[in-house]
Amino acid sequence: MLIERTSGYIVIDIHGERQRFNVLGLHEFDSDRKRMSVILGYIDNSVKLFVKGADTSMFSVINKSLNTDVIQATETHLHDYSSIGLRTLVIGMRDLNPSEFDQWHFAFEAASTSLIGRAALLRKVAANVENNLCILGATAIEDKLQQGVPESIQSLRQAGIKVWVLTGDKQETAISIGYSSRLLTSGMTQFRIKSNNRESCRRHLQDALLMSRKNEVGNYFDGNSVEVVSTPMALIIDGTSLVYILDNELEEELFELSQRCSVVLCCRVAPLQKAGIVSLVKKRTADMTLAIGDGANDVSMIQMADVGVGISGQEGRQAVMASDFAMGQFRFLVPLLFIHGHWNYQRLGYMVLYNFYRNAVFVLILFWYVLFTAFTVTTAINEWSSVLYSIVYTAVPTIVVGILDKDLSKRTLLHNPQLYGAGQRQEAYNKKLFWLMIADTLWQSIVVFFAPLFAYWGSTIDIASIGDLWTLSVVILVNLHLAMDVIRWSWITHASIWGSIVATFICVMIIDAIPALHGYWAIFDVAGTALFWLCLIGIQIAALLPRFVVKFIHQYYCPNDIQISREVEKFKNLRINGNAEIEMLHISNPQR
Ligand SMILES: Nc1ncnc2c1ncn2[C@@H]1O[C@H](COP(=O)(O)OP(=O)(O)OP(=O)(O)O)[C@@H](O)[C@H]1O
Ligand SMILES: [Mg+2]
Repeated sequence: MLIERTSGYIVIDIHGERQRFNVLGLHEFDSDRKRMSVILGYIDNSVKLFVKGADTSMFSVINKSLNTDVIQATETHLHDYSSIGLRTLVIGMRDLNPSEFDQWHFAFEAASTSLIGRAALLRKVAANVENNLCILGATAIEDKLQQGVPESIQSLRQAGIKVWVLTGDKQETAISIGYSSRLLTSGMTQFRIKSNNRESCRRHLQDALLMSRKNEVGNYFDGNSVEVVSTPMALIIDGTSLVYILDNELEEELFELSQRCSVVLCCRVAPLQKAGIVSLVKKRTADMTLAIGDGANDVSMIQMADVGVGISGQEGRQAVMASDFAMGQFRFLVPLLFIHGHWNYQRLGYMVLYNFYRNAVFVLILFWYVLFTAFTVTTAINEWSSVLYSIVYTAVPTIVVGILDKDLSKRTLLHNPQLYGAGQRQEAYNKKLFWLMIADTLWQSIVVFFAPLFAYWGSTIDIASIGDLWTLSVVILVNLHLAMDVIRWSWITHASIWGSIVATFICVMIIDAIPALHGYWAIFDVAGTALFWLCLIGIQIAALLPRFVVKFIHQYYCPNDIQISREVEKFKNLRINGNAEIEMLHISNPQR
């Protein structure tokens, strides 16, 4: 029983008898060596080195000729423990005679006071002394999964996200944890690649690839469609094999195999290998990668991925400091992606389109006017209104809707992970939407410009009056356009949209009430006529009609998942127990 531990000594209670040991040296753990050691001085002046670490790393420094029966027993224990998901450590020790100790002490002092390359020197000192060990045995502890991990992984996979697990742990432990986290299921075909030489590694990989191809070719013909029936596959590979594969230009095969598998589990991987695997995926696909981890050994992977998430927990703060998003538990990844990620994507996609439209429609009106003024760039719209258009007349609703609009409620989004597929299919922003928006912008600007032009054709209206009509029409139009697309109205949205229109009227009146400016009193004169108001209303109807019709037809005849869920939400058909299943589209990326 540990009684006291300071940097200088350790006091231990051994069967009621207290003993004190001096700590003479400590070699910290690092994920490449996968072990750590401590050098203890006994009361009788003898010195012993104790080492603990991962089984693979320990068996390479253990003297196999000593205690062969203990080694064998330990190996079976290790297998048993790790098969039930326990984390194992192997412990070994060795006596250091005075000359060995002096040698070590000298090297250790020199290394730990060195100014350049201290870590590498210390590692070398550790490697020199940690050898020829006598095995003591193994320990096993339960490494509990955090709350909600299996459910989160299941949701992620339902959302079409490929989940890869990269762990420093032993293969058996990793597989057992894979089962308990519902990553692996009993119906899966598993390919295990674990070998310690190049040739067998290559053979294993190629066999697995052949098998996986065969598995996928299980096509059959049912009535009118050919369906691919294949059992889900899982690839389980260990760090050593990974090194051989990546060294041997078998990257291509590995990538193909991993693409076919729905789950990839890499065990005993070193921190840099984790980053290497992320970069492999990044390099070969257009997919976005997200890395989530909690320890210092996940830092390089978190930095390599497109999105890095750090879990702050017992393993220190390195992962959190290297990450883009930090969270307390793994399960918070689900709301981060499915709620905030979804909302953000929808808003951002819409706002990009809307802002193109908002500016283009105004500039196009100015442009049409140029065609009627012999290409002199005079403008009918008052200079003040041109300036205020972007910063007062239409700015606030853009910001408010861009921040506050929510297409679906949190509950619906969490309940149907498939809704996340909208982003993977690029539904909110794509080429088709862009060109549709451009066509719509053209139409709207033509209506705004030409309707008053023809309405007042042959009359004696002046530039300033018709300019005011254009200004007011376009501002009302872009705000109504936005209002048509707002999904969740709040008082802030109402205030900003309708307030902007009112503010525009007030601004135009103020500008026209300043005698020094060109077009003095224009709005007050023109607004007294019925034609003015008729134009203003007619423009809105004509300009928004095509958009309204297309939107209606699309939502009525070929609605997407989001629109269907919104309808379900609106009519409250969604039971809390989730009886109302919505049939969702398959998640696939149209770009590939
Ligand atoms: N403090 C330690 N002392 C000795 N050995 C350790 C220590 N920490 C970890 N190990 C051994 O080194 C191995 C690799 O550790 P590493 O931190 O790279 O990954 P991990 O913690 O096992 O897994 P994960 O990548 O899931 O965090 C562990 O599986 C364990 O056997
Ligand atoms: Mg760890």
